Amino acid sequence: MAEEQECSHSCGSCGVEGCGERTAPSKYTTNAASNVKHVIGVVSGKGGVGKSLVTSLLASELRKKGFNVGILDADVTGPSIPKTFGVTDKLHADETGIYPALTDSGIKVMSVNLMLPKGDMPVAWRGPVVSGIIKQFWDETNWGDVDYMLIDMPPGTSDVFLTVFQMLPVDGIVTVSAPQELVAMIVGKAVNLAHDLDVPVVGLVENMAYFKCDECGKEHHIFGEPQGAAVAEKYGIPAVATLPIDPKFAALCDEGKVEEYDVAGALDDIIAHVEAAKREEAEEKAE
Ligand SMILES: Nc1ncnc2c1ncn2[C@@H]1O[C@H](COP(=O)(O)OP(=O)(O)OP(=O)(O)O)[C@@H](O)[C@H]1O
Repeated sequence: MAEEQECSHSCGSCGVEGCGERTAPSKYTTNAASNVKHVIGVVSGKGGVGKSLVTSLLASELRKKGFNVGILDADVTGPSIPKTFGVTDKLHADETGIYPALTDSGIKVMSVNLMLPKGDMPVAWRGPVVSGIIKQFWDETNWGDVDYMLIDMPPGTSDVFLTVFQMLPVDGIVTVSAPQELVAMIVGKAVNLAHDLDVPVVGLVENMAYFKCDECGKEHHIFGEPQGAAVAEKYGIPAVATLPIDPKFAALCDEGKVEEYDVAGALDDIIAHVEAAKREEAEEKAE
């Protein structure tokens, strides 16, 4: 047991002889009221690059296409999803499980912030407690039918990252970066860890890639030249998207109206890859 707890299950970087022959812990399962078809983790190596914004925008775009969408806010100590969607209702439960909150367009949301008496209450919990919360969000929630479950990960590659990727059936990753070299390097760490954990990276979103001037219409690269395409090529990521620095993002997130933002097709390529992966998975299961 002790050995099992100490193991990172990141076999590519472990180096302990014979370790990989040990049995990995079995994944958490959802309850009888839930049918979750495809799970995407949204990750960033570094905080504040717009991971929660990208989770919210991807969820909104998938919902606009008519899918049932859920968001599991695994950023337990820094949850921001309820605020970006303006969801304030407290959670309730019955014998079938805890019901997720619903956004205006019907996206299902589970987040620690929906359980706290006040939104500004700090959450300073140790890793095992946080992992327990994520388990509860997964297997004690009445998710109903969900075509796409997006998991908003905490930044970095902490033990929560390992819990999610080892214990939940994550089908793919969308990674978020901003155009600084350091961030690109940190994205590389997250991507390599994902490869070690055998989860494909389906897309890279380069956020804050440029600012379009209202007056001259020119695109300015405030944080340096975009590197998304180069980073994606280096790590074999099939789809890349760029999002501008847009004060409207911050304003709509603050107002809880992120669903109203029109990404003007910027995420279409990534969404097409996510949909294709889900189709392939369904075909494999049917065989
Ligand atoms: N492209 C953008 N243009 C303008 N503001 C943005 C953009 N992307 C993110 N922001 C703003 O930056 C702040 C941080 O974004 P967000 O919470 O999505 O980052 P994060 O990576 O999830 O952060 P954390 O690591 O704390 O979870 C938010 O206020 C958001 O509205």
